[in-house]
Amino acid sequence: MTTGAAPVRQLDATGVGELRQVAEKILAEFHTSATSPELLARVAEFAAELSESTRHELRPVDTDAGLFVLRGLEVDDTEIGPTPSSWATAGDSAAVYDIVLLLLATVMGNPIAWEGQQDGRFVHNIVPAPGHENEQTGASSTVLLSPHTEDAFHPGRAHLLMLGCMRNHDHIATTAASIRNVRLSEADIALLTRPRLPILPDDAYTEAQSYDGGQPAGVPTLFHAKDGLTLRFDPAYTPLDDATPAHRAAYERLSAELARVSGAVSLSPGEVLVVDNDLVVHGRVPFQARYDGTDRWLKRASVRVPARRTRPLAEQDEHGYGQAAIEAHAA
Ligand SMILES: O=C(O)CCC(=O)C(=O)O
Ligand SMILES: [Fe+2]
Repeated sequence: MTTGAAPVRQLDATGVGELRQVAEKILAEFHTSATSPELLARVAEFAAELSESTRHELRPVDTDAGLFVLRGLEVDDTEIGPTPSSWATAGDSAAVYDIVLLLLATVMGNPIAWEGQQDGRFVHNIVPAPGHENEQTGASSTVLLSPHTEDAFHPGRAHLLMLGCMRNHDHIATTAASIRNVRLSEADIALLTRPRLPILPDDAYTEAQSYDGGQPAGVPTLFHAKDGLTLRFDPAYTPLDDATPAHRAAYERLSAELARVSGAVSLSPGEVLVVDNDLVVHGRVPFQARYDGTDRWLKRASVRVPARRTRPLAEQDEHGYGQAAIEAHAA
């Protein structure tokens, strides 16, 4: 695993100032970052007026690394208050950054929320939570959060994932590995582009896990998009025991390659990691939670990019385990 190789994009002083100012204005009007159609309309209105230089820094991911770190936002460690003890108690903690993230997400595409996750909020709080240490979700800590595509089980999943750092005293790294850096044989690629294995809903979606829609359909792990391979990968929720030995071996070689090319990004307060969810799988290293109000704290937004052609058309027929992604802005 390598460190520090992520491409960096720097917001200028104008960009930082306007984002902060606009977010505070929206918060003053609505007194919460919980989204209503009115708040989302205001976000869209202001996002459209952000400066050309801010928009330029928010252009699509444009390297094989499949990600970038946006720098410049300021986060005052005292002002944001203590790290919430779980997403469920986070409420409007550091709400101004929920709005900043929504503005950034709206420039990059269309933010999405899930009814079944974090009360349908568009910006999630990622904090370690007591009792969840060993899960494969963002609330875990002592285990390695294995590399995964975000919301891999669902055809409405994000094209882009944004992780904004509020606090990270122990420099705990997010991991990221791009399919564009992987070396695989043609035979392995051919096997993994076949729709053989389903991806089941993860532990953040308890309702979807009890969905009874019959046998879940197999989906391809790899896909040949116009500009190269894309992937849909979540081994923790893929029933690999059902695969043929040859298929399983190819999947394991892909896992090993992703581990080989994986990088670590330790975010500092104010930095926003933007990950292309079709090119890159992300995870997190294990750590010891503090549970004293000073824990690592990220804010997460998921974004769809209209008319992107990075996935098989057959995804349109998937049931998505009864879950629906709610888009912030009308198409
Ligand atoms: O904690 C992290 O760095 C990443 C967690 C994660 O997988 C996510 O928020 O989707
Ligand atoms: Fe994730």
